[in-house]
Amino acid sequence: MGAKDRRMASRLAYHYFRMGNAAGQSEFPLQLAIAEFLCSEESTVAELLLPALYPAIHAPLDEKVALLEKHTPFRFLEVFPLLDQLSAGIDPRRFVLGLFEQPDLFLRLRPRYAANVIATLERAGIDFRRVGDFTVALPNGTALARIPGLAGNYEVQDYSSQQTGRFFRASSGESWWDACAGAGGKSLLLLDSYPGVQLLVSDMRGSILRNLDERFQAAGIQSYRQKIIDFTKKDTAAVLGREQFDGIILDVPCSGSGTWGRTPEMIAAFQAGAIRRFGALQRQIAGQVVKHLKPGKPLIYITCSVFAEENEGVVRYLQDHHHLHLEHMEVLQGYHHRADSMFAARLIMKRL
Ligand SMILES: C[S@@+](CC[C@H](N)C(=O)[O-])C[C@H]1O[C@@H](n2cnc3c(N)ncnc32)[C@H](O)[C@@H]1O
Repeated sequence: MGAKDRRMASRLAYHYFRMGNAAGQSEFPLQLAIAEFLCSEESTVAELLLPALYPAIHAPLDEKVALLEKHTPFRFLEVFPLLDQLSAGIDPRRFVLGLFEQPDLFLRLRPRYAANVIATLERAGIDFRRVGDFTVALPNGTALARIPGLAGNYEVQDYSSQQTGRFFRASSGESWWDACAGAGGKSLLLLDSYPGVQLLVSDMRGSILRNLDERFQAAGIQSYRQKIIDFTKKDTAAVLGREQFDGIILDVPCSGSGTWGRTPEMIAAFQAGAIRRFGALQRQIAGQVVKHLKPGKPLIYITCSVFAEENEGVVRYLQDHHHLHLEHMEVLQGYHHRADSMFAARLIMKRL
């Protein structure tokens, strides 16, 4: 295929998956036409197979959904499985409508370079939207690497992920642990806001920690400690002894259901039993980590899931079994910002 064909095939596949389980009983070409009508503003497939509806392809999503429900086998409530398992703060209708659009690409600008990034994007004629002092949104596929003068001035980080930084509230000189650090997105957010923090990063995967090292190097961060820890294999005391931290970030492995707007193939493929398995893993990891939290200090629990069992369920477990009290928890509703949806909670270790 040529580049244009590949783009078309990719677009059809993405739109098809965005429909999740809805219209699963129809013939495949009709499913594609429904998906195209729903997710785009121009489509030869929809024009051919849904000629009566096609004039409404520019209508708001709510109207397109109503038309499809009236005239085709498409059923809105069948798009997303497990609507009954959503966290309390998720608006089910807005959330499902959000799945029909690809979220934007978000940048977090390093505070001291923000003005340079904005000026460079403007000079390069890039179409972008400012979402906050240090956040910009761009259409997906914007080729940032080709623009000179930007490297090291920003991080690619989803809007909701950036919002989790509001929960940190660290102080200079404190010692913090990012216990599921991955490639370091939350660690970089922490250190950009609180450069005086002493940081330990850990993850079960050495390979992802090498990515973290590269990102830290590009950001000019040299002073941090790193360990490989798998919370299902070892008691953390074997690696950390009795070390206690002033703050712990715990961005746990999860279903990723808040990010399915970017990976819509997951909508129909996801198995309900996985929620229970993730919940059990999250409780196990959290139970190990909090042994290293000083009394009066915060655990920042984060997921990119929209399921209650992975969110409020784990918070309740920590309150009931591990002497933590809940200061604040919030579902970060990405669908208001063309972003992912996430969950964050700030829990404080009780003083004995
Ligand atoms: C949501 S990702 C972390 C993303 C990262 N905090 C960021 O902002 O870029 C979860 C991480 O948990 C790690 N993980 C999964 N199971 C684990 C386990 N049993 N012990 C330790 N880390 C684990 C994964 O390797 C993954 O990097």
